[in-house]
Amino acid sequence: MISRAVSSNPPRFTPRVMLGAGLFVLALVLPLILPLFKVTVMTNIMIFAIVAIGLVLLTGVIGLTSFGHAAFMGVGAYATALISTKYGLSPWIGLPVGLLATALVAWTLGLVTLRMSGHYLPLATIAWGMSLFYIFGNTPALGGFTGITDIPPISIFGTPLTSPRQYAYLTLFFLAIVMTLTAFLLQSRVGRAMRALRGGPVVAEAFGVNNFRMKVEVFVVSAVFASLAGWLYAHSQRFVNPTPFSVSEGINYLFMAVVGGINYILGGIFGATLITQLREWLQDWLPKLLKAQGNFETIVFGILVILTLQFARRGLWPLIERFLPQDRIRILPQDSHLPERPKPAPGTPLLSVRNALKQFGGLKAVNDVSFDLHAGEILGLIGPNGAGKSTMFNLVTGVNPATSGQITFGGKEIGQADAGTIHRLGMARTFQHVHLLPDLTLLENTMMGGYARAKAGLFQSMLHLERAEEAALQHEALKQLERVGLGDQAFELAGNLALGQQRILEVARALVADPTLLLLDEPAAGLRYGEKQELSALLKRLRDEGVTILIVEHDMDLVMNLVDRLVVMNYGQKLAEGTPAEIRQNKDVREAYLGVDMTEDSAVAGGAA
Ligand SMILES: Nc1ncnc2c1ncn2[C@@H]1O[C@H](COP(=O)(O)OP(=O)(O)OP(=O)(O)O)[C@@H](O)[C@H]1O
Repeated sequence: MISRAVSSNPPRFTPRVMLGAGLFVLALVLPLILPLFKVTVMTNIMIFAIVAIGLVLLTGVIGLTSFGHAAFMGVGAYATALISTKYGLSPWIGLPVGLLATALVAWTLGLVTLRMSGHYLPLATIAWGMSLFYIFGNTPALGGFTGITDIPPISIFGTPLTSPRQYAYLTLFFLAIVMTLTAFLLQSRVGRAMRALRGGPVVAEAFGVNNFRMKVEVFVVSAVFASLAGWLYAHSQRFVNPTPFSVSEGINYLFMAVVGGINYILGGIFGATLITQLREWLQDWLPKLLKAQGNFETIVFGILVILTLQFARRGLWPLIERFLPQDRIRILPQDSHLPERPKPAPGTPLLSVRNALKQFGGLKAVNDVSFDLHAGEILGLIGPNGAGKSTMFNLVTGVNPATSGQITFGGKEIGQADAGTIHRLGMARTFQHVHLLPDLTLLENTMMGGYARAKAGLFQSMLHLERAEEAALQHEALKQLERVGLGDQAFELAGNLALGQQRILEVARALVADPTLLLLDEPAAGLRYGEKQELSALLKRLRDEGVTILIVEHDMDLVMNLVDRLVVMNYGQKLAEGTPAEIRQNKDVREAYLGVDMTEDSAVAGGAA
């Protein structure tokens, strides 16, 4: 992954930084020493790598597949070709015009297609790729399928870059910019949210991420990268026609990113190098070997992709990456603090559920349920399997809207509000099935909880202008990790933790949101006895610190020893409500929990499960 581990105050010149610097110096030297033909190949590789890095962001990081990015490259290429030939303007005017035109096209297409999920989006990308290809080919002003010729070279300070060696440096300059912007983005609050998005829409939204908006923004950025590549391509070739911007070329860029390593910036570059170089060799050697003419390299590419997906699912770069020394996280000096939420006084009504109903077709999963929760208390929601607890949890957290009834939180009606809005009002949650980013450190995972407390957007993040906020997030996350007892593992990867610690990490992540209400969805599910003890100790500590909690849990022992009050559900309805002592004595509850030990010193793991 693009992720890092592992030290709080690493030296500035880490082995990885030195390696990066070495590669950069090599890239600076190569255009001087390679033969001209090879320099042109190198330039092409760098241009293709810019497109592939855009796909790393779009496909690798947020999980949206696009076959149509060559078409965005075409928009950039045709825009500058038109402006510099027809209107005689400088390519430096063609660049912003092309980028802007592409952003506009991508934004419009994104608004229409990015709500689609599953296979609809990839199909839509093929459709727009084909449409743009035929628009290029059938527009007389763009020269039809013959294209536009005599595109002028790019000039810098009046010097036209006509030599391939000069052009290689210009391309390297832009590739370095794209790499830097992408790396900054991925290390930011927005980058973490992008990765959370890949884990499913529920998780990102639970922390206040506007999933759709984020998808559109990343889509536009990746399209703009492709457009920049198109600008470089047009002025390097000095002519454009529709062929390099077809869907099959779009698939080729996806090949590069997938084979190289779809989650890695360097994977994009590696893939672009490998595929381009391989194509050169295969085009030379295959006709000689097979003693026939044809596009045999396409068949070899097909086989290569299948083999890569079979044996190196994450692409080839991770196989190399394994041997590289890990990057390290730098803890930034803290100048400011995140804004804090005013907390309601203990006993203030916080959450009120009135006659909540949730119907799935004919099934009333939650049927006319009412209860209240006050600031400072811990309320347990229990019930046998299928009682409707998760559905109730989903109504309160905004995962599902209520069919009818009223749910108010902090005096605001939230029965129809989305999860992000409810989170911003002060609710933070954990998940029944742990949702962490295993390739990121505990620190980075915990920082995700503060997404809604910070403001920096995509562009600020790409330019690294969010450092003050990022520092405040880091320090808040470290504080909450200490609070839950994971402080000394802050720089470990979350994927290395046992389940019990992962659940505790989710609690820390939720606490970073500075919630007025913490919701725990079956936090003890799947934990071993010792892990449950640890979790129970933590929750008791939080209770003593005055944290307001709503907990859905099966484990009777944990619940009975933790909560102030209980709401018991059965068959979608509220069966009983009261203190643990009252609930233990309740005849209806005892019947519903037939066979479960509800005595005070019970240590039932899995309770009614
Ligand atoms: N999206 C859905 N569509 C249709 N039926 C659903 C849906 N979600 C839940 N149900 C049904 O609603 C009822 C209550 O389910 P729910 O998951 O809320 O119960 P639960 O008390 O959380 O159970 P468990 O303890 O097993 O998690 C069940 O009969 C379930 O099958």
